[in-house]
Amino acid sequence: LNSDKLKSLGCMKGLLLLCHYYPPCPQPDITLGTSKHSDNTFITMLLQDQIGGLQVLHQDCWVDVSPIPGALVINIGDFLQLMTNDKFKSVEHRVLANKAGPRISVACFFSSSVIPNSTVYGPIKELVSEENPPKYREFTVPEYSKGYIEKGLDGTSHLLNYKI
Ligand SMILES: O=C(O)CCC(=O)C(=O)O
Ligand SMILES: [Fe+2]
Repeated sequence: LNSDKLKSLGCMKGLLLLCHYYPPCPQPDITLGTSKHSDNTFITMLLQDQIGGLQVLHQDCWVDVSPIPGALVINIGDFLQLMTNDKFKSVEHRVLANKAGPRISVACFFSSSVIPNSTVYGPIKELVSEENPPKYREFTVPEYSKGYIEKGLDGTSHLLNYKI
């Protein structure tokens, strides 16, 4: 692929910034800060404070993403998984609740869903072939965003709606 391919497809156009405040939780053993999901973005950049609680699902096990001062967490989102025809995989993650104190995180979502347009997206043509046929159907951003919002964070993957 040309190095500007994803940019030329408009993947970097929309940027949504979400600040999360998780209050201290009296019963963290029966509570979650954020339930299991993968982001519907292209890429997510996340800054978390020192409290911890972010976990990623790796080989069916939850693994702590321990805070490192000054470090950003970069997550691949569903949109990039779909466009790369599963070459890059989005990561399922969640945030545990904690008693220790409030937790703050800032997520930057690169997502064209914030700039609705009529462009048709799907697996990038150069990445599919007869041996590696498209695994996903084409879609428009408004359709994709609407489906994600309607589904909610129910623990299932939004990508299933686009599987061929
Ligand atoms: O608070 C965090 O560390 C993660 C938040 C998150 O997963 C999200 O906003 O999609
Ligand atoms: Fe997330």
